[in-house]
Amino acid sequence: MISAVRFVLQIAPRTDRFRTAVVIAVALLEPATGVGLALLLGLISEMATQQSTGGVLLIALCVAVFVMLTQGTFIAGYFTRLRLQEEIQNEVDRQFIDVVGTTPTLEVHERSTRSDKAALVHRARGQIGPGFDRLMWLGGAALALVASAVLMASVVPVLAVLPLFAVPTVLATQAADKKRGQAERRVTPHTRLADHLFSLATTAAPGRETRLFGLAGELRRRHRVAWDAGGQDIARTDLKARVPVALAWLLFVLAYAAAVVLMVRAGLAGEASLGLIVAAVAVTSQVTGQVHSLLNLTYYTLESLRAARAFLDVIEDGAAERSAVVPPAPATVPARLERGITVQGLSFQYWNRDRPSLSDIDLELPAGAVVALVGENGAGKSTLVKLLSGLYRPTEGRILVDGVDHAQFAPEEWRARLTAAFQDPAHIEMHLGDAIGLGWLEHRDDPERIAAALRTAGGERLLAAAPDGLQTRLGRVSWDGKGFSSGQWQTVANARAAMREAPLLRLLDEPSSSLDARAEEAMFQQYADLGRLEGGVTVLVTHRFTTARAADLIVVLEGGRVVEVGTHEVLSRSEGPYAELYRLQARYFV
Ligand SMILES: Nc1ncnc2c1ncn2[C@@H]1O[C@H](COP(=O)(O)OP(=O)(O)OP(=O)(O)O)[C@@H](O)[C@H]1O
Repeated sequence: MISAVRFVLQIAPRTDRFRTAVVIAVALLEPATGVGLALLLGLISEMATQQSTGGVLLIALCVAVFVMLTQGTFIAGYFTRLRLQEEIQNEVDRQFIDVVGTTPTLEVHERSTRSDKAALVHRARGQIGPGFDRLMWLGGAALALVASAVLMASVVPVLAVLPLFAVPTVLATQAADKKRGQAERRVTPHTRLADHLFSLATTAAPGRETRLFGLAGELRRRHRVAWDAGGQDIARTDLKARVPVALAWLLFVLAYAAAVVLMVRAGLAGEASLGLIVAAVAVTSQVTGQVHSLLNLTYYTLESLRAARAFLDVIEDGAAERSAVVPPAPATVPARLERGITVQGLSFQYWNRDRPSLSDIDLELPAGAVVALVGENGAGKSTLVKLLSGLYRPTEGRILVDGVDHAQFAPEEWRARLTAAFQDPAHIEMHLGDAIGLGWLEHRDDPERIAAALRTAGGERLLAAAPDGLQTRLGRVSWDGKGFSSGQWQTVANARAAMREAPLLRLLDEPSSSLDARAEEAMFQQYADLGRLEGGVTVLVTHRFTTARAADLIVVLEGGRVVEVGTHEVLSRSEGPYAELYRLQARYFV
């Protein structure tokens, strides 16, 4: 937690010094109002007993000014506080984008020990923004309680210890919250499932199927089961943890009652001036309120600190991954592929699986070659594509680029020299030109390059139908842009993948699954010609053997292993799985 407190304290002044100063001033002043008023009340009583009308009027004026000042500061500071919270929240969001968006591999999304933390931050990150404000108000509330105790102690010295009786309540609340935090982490798999079900039921993409199959009720039921499974654990933990909180409160209430009795006794015995006794009694009446807000603020501050802790965990995991993946002295990525890419003894096992998804893969992918990866669903094609791009770290084996292990490259350098298109591409809701140009950031504003990329992807008709050409707004989720079919989104993604000139590796993982066979073949031909011309390796994953047939090399995967490698001519005559599957498809399509 100490690191979370440090983070919260540091991020505010780094984000906005001026507003931070205002928030500190307001947070310390406002809780002091009660004590200040009690003191002024005491002074008025003193003046009244001395029958000083002028004195009473002067103090009354001071009360008015004091109230105006403290309330004015509070009201004026209110929007400053909100603004600072928003600024911090935005800063945290940007840092989160930096961290999650730049981790070299996909583990932050897919490895549950990490994705659970990231999911927690997703859900709770709104708590980090107000963290600084809450911490300052907690400090202000603690100071107000101490000031009250000092005032009471000036009448009955032993009352100086009254705030100490609030300590167990704070500690018990803290312990209860810690247990709640642990329970929340424990039930993350349930909450993650509940979140998924919620998205399924309420977001656009699954909307068709959820309606057609009438799934709302079923999703709601499952959502409830998932929430209850987690919620019951949290409720049980809460119940147990709140018993010490109740006992601590009981102790405080008893001490408080004793304090009131002692104060009244001191007053009756004439042991202090009337003014002091009035001030002390006035402040005594505020003490329970002060302890209450101390506890409330402790609760909310801890919530912020827990979210900050989860955020720091994600950052630390990202840094640990970086230091494990990024070599201290990276090798230079070749400007041009001379020999090709060699896969040696490559195996990969997903973190939550008990068997490898790829085993002992050995492959030679020569420079300039077009390689088709084929195989049944789940054979391991996409996994191999992700390993080639460096999105996963091999469990065993290595991938050599002209003889250099690609783990020796800085991940960004390697990525900068490859390009990829996937079956389920990101729907980047921007202007058409931007959504394509992002495929090569350095040339994102080059309309000729973008137009050429669109041509390679067979997107001429798409461009002609776009009402504002490359300036057409795409998508309907983030703005009221043009709605696209999945085939059109795929064409945009394929054009994005055609932006980069002479990549060393072109990865096309079923980028044409929404296109018809003829369009797929035409598109594939374009990429293949480019690949052969520019000299990189082109890897195409496809289920259409008519497309695969035109590749220079066909790799057949089965159960995570390579079972056949060769040209169409050789494999189609070999009576192996390729020939069998090819004949099966040819019967219908050729
Ligand atoms: N993120 C993941 N976590 C755990 N297992 C996974 C993950 N992704 C894939 N797998 C498993 O790894 C194996 C290979 O999957 P992969 O997606 O590579 O197959 P594929 O050949 O591309 O299949 P398809 O033709 O259906 O796209 C499958 O058994 C799959 O269940």
